[in-house]
Amino acid sequence: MTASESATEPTKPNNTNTFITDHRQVDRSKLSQMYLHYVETKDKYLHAVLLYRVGDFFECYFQDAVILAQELELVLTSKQAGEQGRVAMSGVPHHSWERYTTLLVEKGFAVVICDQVEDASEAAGRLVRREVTRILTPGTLLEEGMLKSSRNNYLAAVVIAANHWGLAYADISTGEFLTTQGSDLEHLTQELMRLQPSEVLVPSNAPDLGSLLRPGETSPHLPQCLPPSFCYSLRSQVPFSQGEARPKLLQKFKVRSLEGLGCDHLPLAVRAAGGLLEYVEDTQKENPVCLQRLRTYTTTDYLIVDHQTRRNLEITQTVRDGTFHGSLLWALDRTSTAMGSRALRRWLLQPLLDIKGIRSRQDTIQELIGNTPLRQDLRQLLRQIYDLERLTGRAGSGTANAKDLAALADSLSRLPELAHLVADADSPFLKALQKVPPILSELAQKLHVHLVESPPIHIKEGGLIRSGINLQLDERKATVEADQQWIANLEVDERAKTAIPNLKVGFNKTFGYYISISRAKADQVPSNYIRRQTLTNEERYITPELKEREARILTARDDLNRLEYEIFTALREEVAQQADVIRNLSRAVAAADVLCGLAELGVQQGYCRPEMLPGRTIEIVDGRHPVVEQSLPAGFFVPNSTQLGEEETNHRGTEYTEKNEKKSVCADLIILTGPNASGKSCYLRQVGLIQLMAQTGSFVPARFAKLAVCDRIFTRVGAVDDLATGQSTFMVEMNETANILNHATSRSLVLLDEIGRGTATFDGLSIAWAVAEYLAVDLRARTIFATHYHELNELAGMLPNVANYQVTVKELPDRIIFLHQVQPGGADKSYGIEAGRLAGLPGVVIQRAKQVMGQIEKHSKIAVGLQNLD
Ligand SMILES: Nc1ncnc2c1ncn2[C@@H]1O[C@H](COP(=O)(O)OP(=O)(O)OP(=O)(O)O)[C@@H](O)[C@H]1O
Repeated sequence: MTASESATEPTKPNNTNTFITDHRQVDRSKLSQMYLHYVETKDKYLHAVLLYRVGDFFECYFQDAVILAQELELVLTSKQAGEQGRVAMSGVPHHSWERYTTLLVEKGFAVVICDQVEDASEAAGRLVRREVTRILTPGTLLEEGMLKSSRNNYLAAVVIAANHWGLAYADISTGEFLTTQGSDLEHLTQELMRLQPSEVLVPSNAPDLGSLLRPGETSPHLPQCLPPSFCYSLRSQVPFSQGEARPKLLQKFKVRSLEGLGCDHLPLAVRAAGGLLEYVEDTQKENPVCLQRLRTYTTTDYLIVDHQTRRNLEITQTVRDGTFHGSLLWALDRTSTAMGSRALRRWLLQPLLDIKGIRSRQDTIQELIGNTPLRQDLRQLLRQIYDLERLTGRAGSGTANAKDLAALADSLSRLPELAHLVADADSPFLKALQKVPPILSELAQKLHVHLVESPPIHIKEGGLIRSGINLQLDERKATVEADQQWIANLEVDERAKTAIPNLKVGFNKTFGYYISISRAKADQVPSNYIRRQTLTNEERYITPELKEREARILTARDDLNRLEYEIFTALREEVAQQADVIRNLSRAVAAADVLCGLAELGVQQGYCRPEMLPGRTIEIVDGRHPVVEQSLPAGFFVPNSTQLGEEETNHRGTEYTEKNEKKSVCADLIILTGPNASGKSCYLRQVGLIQLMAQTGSFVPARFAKLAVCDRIFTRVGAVDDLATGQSTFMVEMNETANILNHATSRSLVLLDEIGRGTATFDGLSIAWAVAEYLAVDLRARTIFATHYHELNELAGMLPNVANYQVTVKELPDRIIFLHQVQPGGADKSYGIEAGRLAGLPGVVIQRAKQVMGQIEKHSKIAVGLQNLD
């Protein structure tokens, strides 16, 4: 930094008329050297906020200064930029850049860090060398303070060609990197909704490439199937082309063909992954990108839970206020590590179809439930393991500090203990922990031997490495210590020599070491003292010998710090080289943690192991809602059973016409009636959640459960107006219903909570009837249909695979008591008027309502036959 660079005189704040706020308007020939470099850098990053290091600050100029000041509520001031005059300026202290950058990124800005890459002293009067060292965007964060420990931070890339699509995603903080391809754009939308990426890359031929569209911002260059709730980066098409993407992946993963990565035959998946990789490399600049080997997956390998269902079943957040508290994840998470917590979230959002996979998770839970000491010891030990995935990520990308490596070493040294603990275990996920590659123990040992007990955060200021590690380092330390001791003794010696009792030796950044004497004693100062500074009460001196020592100390300390830094970065590099080994084991630790947490939960809450089967059976005895149960005092939740879906044998054709066969056939469709607030919605969701938990591998809240694996779970629950897309309540409801009827199969589970209430009663009832009939007869999807249309109970008399259930209440003369018990049979009343009375509707209105109801009941007798079967 030169003297002119640091001239920061605040002018009238917020008066943007007095200074320039657009870097494109300046006459560049009139700019001083540093500002010229700034605007040239800014030209390359028009769509990001450029933070430019000047001494102890990161400064922003022109339009970025205005953004910084506005968004972070900082003072907008100005600075002289050569002959050009004053330009807008705002800045933040360099040591707090992470905090301010986090806020900007959270608000949807990309931030470019242009740092000083040499010391001001090295520049010796010329302009300090500065380079862009990092580009931070919502999807490319690594810093601990910018990430949420319990969830992944995904960067996604999509490539769309007609109706086909490729999707790649990565969490660069954990190294996870996956790609897939599909042929229905609806599935792409669903995958993005599952992943909730922080940023999505879209190749485009838009003129403003590089721009970051913040959530809700639209662009004609954004394909319509992409949900508006994400941040999108419009990128050049080039890195997403087959010609660029394929070699990029081959080179990155050092393979000759993409066959080993599983995506050789998936050109769109390859293009998305290649484009994503290029972006990550571009944004990380000098930091190497530490991604795991690319994995290819297929969306059809997992239970399909669309966004609507995920929302309705409140898997990761509640519908009412979007909070984590009250969600399924909240109720199930008993993990001990951040890695486990993230893995549980991923598992719940992507349940399995493969029975073998489900059973091996169940086996592990079962073993841990059966062995309490093992479970407790495991949980205890897991709590001592830090976020190995992210620590390794930071080591790999060269951003880890010494504290990170110390935490990593501590965690690595727990792994052999973990292996010892599970040495006799039989279940697959515990066996995976039994072998720790010796290289990891050696690495932990090395880190412990090299790093001091509790190292500082800064890695360039020494104090990181223990003595006895490096001869050169020890020699320099000894020199510095001897000289420091000499200075420490100086005070005592000089006091004795001069007989000035209050003589002190001090240090400041400007003058270095000095001898301070009160002014009253100035006449007693020896002749070899050279005066340097006069203050009100004291005089400050130096001596040639003191300066000589000081020069030696400073040089030796610089050397010392540099040497320590070199040893540290070599250690970090060693960790980076083992990144894959560490991460493989971290994944196993995370999975074991999830299962150990689920075992603990199973014990606490009395869950059972569901028997998982092929076919269509859903049999739950005394099932409970996993979240509501935990929100009520123990024993208050009323368990309810469910029996749905029969094997596919002998169930077509004649049964429908032979009325006496009805009783022997297990229902595919349950019509569920009951008064308001009796527990219909709760029951419906309980069945969906139990099925989803079972396919995640978890035990379930029930006394007994036998569950066939579902291909999809659909829900349709009381809609609200979708103002964003201008759809009415009824249209949202119809769209959702249409989606279900068009996609459900006999292996799906469909949960309908009211249909047809958003329109005229008879229209609504007619639609509800037709939908129920279609589900039971044409699709034979296992369905629970909660409704206040009691007329639908008549379907059970016509179709053998339809059954009526009701949630019961006890009627007392003056009130009703909710029993929350689901029993066979249809409810004959809704008690809606009773609910109105309880809510305080005026007595006359209640009276009149009863009269009107009596009239309607007398006149509207419904008589419907079955479509093809009457
Ligand atoms: N099995 C149960 N045991 C104990 N409490 C329950 C049970 N089921 C539901 N509840 C309680 O009853 C409340 C109302 O339940 P729910 O919302 O499911 O009623 P509903 O029948 O769907 O009402 P509406 O028809 O008005 O939508 C829930 O908030 C819950 O606290």
